[in-house]
Amino acid sequence: MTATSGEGGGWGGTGPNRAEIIRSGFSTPADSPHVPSFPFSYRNAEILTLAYRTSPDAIARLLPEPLEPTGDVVLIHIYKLNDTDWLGPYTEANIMVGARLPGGAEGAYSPWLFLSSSSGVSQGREVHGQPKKDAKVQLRPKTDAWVGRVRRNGIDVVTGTMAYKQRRCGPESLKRYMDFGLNLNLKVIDHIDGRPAIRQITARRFADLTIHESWEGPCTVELRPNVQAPVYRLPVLEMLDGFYWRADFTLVPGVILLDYLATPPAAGSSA
Ligand SMILES: CC(=O)CC(=O)O
Repeated sequence: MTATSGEGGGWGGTGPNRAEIIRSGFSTPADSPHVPSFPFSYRNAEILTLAYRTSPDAIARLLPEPLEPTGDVVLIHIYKLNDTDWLGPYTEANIMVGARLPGGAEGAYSPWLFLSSSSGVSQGREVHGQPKKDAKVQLRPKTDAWVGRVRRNGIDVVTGTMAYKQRRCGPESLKRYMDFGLNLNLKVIDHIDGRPAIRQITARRFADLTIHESWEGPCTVELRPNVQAPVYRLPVLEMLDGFYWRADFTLVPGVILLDYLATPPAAGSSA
């Protein structure tokens, strides 16, 4: 191929050669890759972050060994991503709970993410290892309130509200309930013959984060059961604050914190 994936696809007379195939960032279809390679940037992203308290047992039931919970708060980020390299405009929701590796990194673990972009779903699953599924996600001002929705299988699994721009806050307020900057995920990919290929805890951080505005206020969160989007498994015990913020950021390579297939099980582990 004369051009490589990541440069817009090639239309030359040959298929991809071995060197191109094993290069970092290669994706398929080779002449029109579905998944962007790093880095790719988001401009003018609008985010409604909803915080609520849940039961510690509910969090413990979702965390993969050996992650430990760091609190009882859930964050639901509902993103309206207005201008994204490669992916175009799309919407996304990331549900997070605080977690740490014993003696190691502390961040926010995502049991579910929902997106309107098939490239975004593929990139998240193939590269970050995020448990992404397709869904209809909306963030809109409705007169004097922000309304965020996650809809799957025709069911509004999350509905969140916050008053429209009543109280400004500084960017540090976004971390009031959890420092969610380091996103932890369980990456799971099998070989075609059924052997486990990848079993890892991964971590990533946004780069070049610029926050243009941030607002806070009480929020509401309503969850509806759906087996295909079971956010209801983190029940709302107390609604806390919401935040509306607008930012630019870039997705860059992350790190592998734990490789289950390369590391012998710790004493007391189930394996
Ligand atoms: C915009 C994103 O990249 C959202 C996320 O993965 O948290």
